[in-house]
Amino acid sequence: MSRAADRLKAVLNHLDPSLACVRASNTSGQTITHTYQPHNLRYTNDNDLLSLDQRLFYEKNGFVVIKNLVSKEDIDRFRGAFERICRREVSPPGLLVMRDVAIANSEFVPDQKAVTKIQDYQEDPELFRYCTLPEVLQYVECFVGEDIMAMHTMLINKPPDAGKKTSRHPLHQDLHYFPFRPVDKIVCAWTAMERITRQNGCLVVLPGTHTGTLKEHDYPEWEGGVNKMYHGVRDFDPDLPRVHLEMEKGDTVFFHPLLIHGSGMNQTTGFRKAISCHYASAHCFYIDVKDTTQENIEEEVRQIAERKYGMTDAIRFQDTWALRGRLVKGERVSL
Ligand SMILES: CCCCCCCCCCCCCCCCC(=O)SCCNC(=O)CCNC(=O)[C@H](O)C(C)(C)COP(=O)(O)OP(=O)(O)OC[C@H]1O[C@@H](n2cnc3c(N)ncnc32)[C@H](O)[C@@H]1OP(=O)(O)O
Ligand SMILES: Nc1ncnc2c1ncn2[C@@H]1O[C@H](COP(=O)(O)OP(=O)(O)OP(=O)(O)O)[C@@H](O)[C@H]1O
Ligand SMILES: O=C(O)CCC(=O)C(=O)O
Ligand SMILES: [Fe+2]
Ligand SMILES: [Mg+2]
Repeated sequence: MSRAADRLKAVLNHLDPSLACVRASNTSGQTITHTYQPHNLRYTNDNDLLSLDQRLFYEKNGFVVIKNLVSKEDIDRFRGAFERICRREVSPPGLLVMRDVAIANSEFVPDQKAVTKIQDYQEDPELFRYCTLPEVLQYVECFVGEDIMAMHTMLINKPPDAGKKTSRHPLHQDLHYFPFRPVDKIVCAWTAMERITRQNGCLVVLPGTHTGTLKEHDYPEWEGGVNKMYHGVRDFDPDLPRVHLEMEKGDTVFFHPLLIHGSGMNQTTGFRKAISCHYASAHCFYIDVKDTTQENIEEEVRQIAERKYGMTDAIRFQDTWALRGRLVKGERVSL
């Protein structure tokens, strides 16, 4: 293919796939539509990294697992950075530390035993290195294109369940939390920091659900309580097949923001660790979620921002994202 065609394709790949086509007229004046995606692949870009089988798998299922992607050495460094945060030796600006709801009001223990998840680690240079690892970014580029923003960062330290099943994460779609689009230009990278099994609460996915729409989310009615902001999909077909993603240290799953997923309870005595980043194309744009199913999460984020940062109505939901987002490759365009 010519370089011009390559460039055109690169540009088209940044657009909403429904727009990623060109219209031209044939000799009899009829309009024909031709997409530049080989085999009409909608969710992945053409490059030399993903095999056709891997692309087809993602197109069909909404996720793909890459074995042994992040080195053990890097993961050990991330673990060290997490432990320093838990011991309060460092406290990166903007970091949110969440304790499990079952132990939130118990005595303070200054180590990882109290911490279920840290969020917004973008100002911690060591942890943020995860989001910039070339081996991760080269895959991210297959989904979102060349201009890449790290929009949301987390390290999840799923605690041994305290007996109330609060260590579960209900089934949800991450898009519920995101006021930006297009949806197909967002992807999550989630790396196992140790061996993760059904026993310690691996990710559970409902393959193929990424082809659906964003569903209504709310707190599930769980007897033992639910963690703050752990909304679940209100209605989903309970007969849809579930796949438990058991992974080894360093294995990384990339998944679509509409893929319904969650994680089961941790039935071991260890803290199950994973590090993740949600990436989006820098060409994405913010949307107003008023009068959509996302209004409930917008309101919760507003309350947290107010409590934590003294923010007022002048700060919009999308501003809280623009402040936290970081460019990791290419050019910052509209996010
Ligand atoms: C710049 C704005 C930033 C705003 C943050 C935006 C968050 C956006 C989320 C995007 C996620 C997108 C990706 C999809 C991922 C899906 C998810 O993972 S959703 C879950 C992510 N959400 C969170 O992590 C929630 C954020 N956490 C918090 O806001 C706080 O940790 C907290 C839960 C409010 C606790 O605050 P903290 O100051 O640490 O705690 P206390 O002062 O001790 O308690 C205050 C109050 O809250 C109760 N509480 C504590 N822990 C929990 C808990 N885990 N679940 C429920 N409730 C909790 C505690 O009992 C206190 O209540 P009280 O009535 O005042 O006594
Ligand atoms: N009653 C429920 N409502 C909504 N989501 C649930 C409910 N029970 C479990 N889940 C969620 O469904 C997902 C899969 O649960 P499932 O029970 O299949 O797996 P698990 O708990 O990891 O494994 P196992 O059942 O072998 O312990 C998890 O994300 C879990 O949080
Ligand atoms: O249990 C996990 O690590 C998954 C958490 C998750 O899906 C999320 O935070 O969006
Ligand atoms: Fe999620
Ligand atoms: Mg279960």
